[in-house]
Amino acid sequence: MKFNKQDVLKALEFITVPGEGKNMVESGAVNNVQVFGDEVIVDVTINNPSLQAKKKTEVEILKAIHRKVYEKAKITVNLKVDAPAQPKGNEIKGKRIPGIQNIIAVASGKGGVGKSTVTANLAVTLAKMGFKVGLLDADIYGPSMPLMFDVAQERPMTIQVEGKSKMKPVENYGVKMLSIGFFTQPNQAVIWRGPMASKALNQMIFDAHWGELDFMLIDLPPGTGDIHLSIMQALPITGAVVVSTPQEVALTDARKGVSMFQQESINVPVLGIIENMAYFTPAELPENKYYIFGREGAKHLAEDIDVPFLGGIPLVQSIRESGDVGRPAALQTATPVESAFEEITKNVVREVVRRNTDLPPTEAIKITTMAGCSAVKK
Ligand SMILES: Nc1ncnc2c1ncn2[C@@H]1O[C@H](COP(=O)(O)OP(=O)(O)OP(=O)(O)O)[C@@H](O)[C@H]1O
Repeated sequence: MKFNKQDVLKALEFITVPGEGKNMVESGAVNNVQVFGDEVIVDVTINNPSLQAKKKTEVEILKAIHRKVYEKAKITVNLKVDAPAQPKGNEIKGKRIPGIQNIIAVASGKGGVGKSTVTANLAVTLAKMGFKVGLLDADIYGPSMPLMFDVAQERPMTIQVEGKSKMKPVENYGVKMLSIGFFTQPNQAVIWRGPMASKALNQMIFDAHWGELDFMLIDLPPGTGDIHLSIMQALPITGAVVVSTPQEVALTDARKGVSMFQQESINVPVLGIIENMAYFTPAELPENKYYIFGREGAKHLAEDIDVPFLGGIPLVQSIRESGDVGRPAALQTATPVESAFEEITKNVVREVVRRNTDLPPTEAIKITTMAGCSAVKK
């Protein structure tokens, strides 16, 4: 079988580079291709230093050449990693909150994809697993946690801790909670809520008595705005989880959400992506799955940008109903919804453990240049 360098390059054009939307040849990742008879040598450089990314690249190159050029070609892949240098100079040590082991930010690019619902259910599932859990509702546009936890009428009390006045989080279903909703009026304009939110957030973080927590979950507002920066400046976030529905408009925004965390000047590890409203199954036809918002879009996005896929949650009437009556659906026992949330929660915990083993503690970010801001507005 006769083939040449051009045939190999054409085959490599079918491989996309995660996160760049370009193919491997176009992006300049392929440095050199040499062909000697049925032997092919490919020199390639990638940015991602993880073992998974290296393996994936190698396998994709072998597959592409075997499928599109010659199935018996003997291929050698010489892989070089050119990881971007770690940001320096614009980070400070985060003010660790004593007693809080892990802080997980839950974000979504687009609004209404079920970020708060997923956060509430993650929190109660973690509590059911025996973890000590706190929940900070930072969604200034629509703080929904007080309703979802049936504590809308309550207000945090002030207690004395070691001679200082501290706010005591409200507690239900084994989850300690503070919400921006406790401090703002529902009909108050968002423009006023912004500055109040930053102040209130600081108080909810540092002037509250959270006690010992294994996990603090933060329900962020949708999008990639100033409030996200305020939180990342104030807290050493362990990692971020991004929630998306499988539909194209939500995925585009989820991609922006992930890249906000991965910006050099922000650098918060992304623990993974959760696909909400993944499919609908009518109770009377339990074997049928209808992919109303598209099929596995968030899963494919996770693969494309090389972040873990944490699992899918179906579109289920009881999830909406339980949210509305203030009792998260994952509290039901022996239901498919409970199992789906258990699966996802286990994956989140696994990724937190992996992250804590592989990486140094995240430092809170001090934005000393506008780099962070332009990053967010991209
Ligand atoms: N898997 C699901 N099945 C059925 N209903 C759901 C599901 N997930 C979320 N919902 C419903 O969709 C609506 C929006 O959800 P939610 O408020 O959690 O979204 P959000 O992304 O937090 O929105 P926001 O833009 O306010 O941050 C709610 O009525 C919620 O009950």
